[in-house]
Amino acid sequence: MIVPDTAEKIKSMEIRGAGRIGRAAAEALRDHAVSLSARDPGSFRQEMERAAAILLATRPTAVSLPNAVHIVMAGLEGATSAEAAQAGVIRRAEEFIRSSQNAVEQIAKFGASHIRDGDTILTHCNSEVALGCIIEAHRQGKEIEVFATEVRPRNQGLITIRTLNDAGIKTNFIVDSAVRSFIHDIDLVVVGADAVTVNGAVVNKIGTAQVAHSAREARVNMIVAAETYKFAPRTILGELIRIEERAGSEVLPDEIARTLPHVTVRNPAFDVTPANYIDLIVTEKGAIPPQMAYVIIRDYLGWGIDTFHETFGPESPNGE
Ligand SMILES: O=C(COP(=O)(O)O)[C@H](O)[C@H](O)COP(=O)(O)O
Repeated sequence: MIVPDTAEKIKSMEIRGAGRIGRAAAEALRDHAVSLSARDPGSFRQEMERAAAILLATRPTAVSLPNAVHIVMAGLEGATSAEAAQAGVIRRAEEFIRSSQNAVEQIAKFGASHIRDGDTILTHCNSEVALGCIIEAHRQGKEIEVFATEVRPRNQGLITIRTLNDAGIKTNFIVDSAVRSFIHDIDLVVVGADAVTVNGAVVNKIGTAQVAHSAREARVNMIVAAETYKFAPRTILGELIRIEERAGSEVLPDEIARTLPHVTVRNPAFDVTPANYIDLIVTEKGAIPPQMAYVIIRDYLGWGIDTFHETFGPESPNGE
């Protein structure tokens, strides 16, 4: 039951945020592997692939999910027995979870070094790694103040302000549309990412692109905190990141929507900020200009243009 259970929690956003989604998927695959009693590697693989497909179908945008699944499923490669396949998956899952946790800590350190004493920081949505940078800067004794947005329609900003409050950081809570009004009080924007494309564009919570636009107009620097497994290998071949569109009822209650037959509610959950709006992407391997995204995909995720063609064949840019 662990896989359908985790899948449901990801779908309903009980588990949310790209990093947590990736780790939850790895844990679910590991626990599924432990529970399987397949006798041969072929049927073990089939069972694992079924489980992976259920997890992959939950939310389409956070690339941490397919990357985590790909990394864990690579544990099946070369296994000549069901036991070896099981051990491979468990080992890969545990490695992924550990390295993801280490990445969060490492990024906090690198990110904090870009935050100066006295800075006022704006953050949007609830990002574990973006908050990690801010909290680490505060822990180092830097006097900082934060503006956090509400994040309509799911109000992830509430989670953010609770975390900042618990850390004892002076925080201002604003509606999303107040960003431009306050942008001249801001020294630095720090956000997370659901996906980073090969050309350095960042996909993150809806509204991030507007924040970036205001920041650029006001000449305020913007940094993105993102583990390397948020980088999207398939964008090498031109595949676009799918932007999840969620139920209109998250924005407008059904009982009101029913009275407005000519109104359609649109509710995209993410948007795309172009690379030239972003000053730095802070990964666990170091901070890079967004234009260097391909290097992360090639050198740290192991996907070059050639490996793609070898694995999926040249005819399929979607790798399908
Ligand atoms: O956009 C969101 C969450 O969207 P949702 O709430 O719809 O999942 C976060 O900014 C990124 O996932 C990064 O988060 P993290 O740094 O925690 O991975």
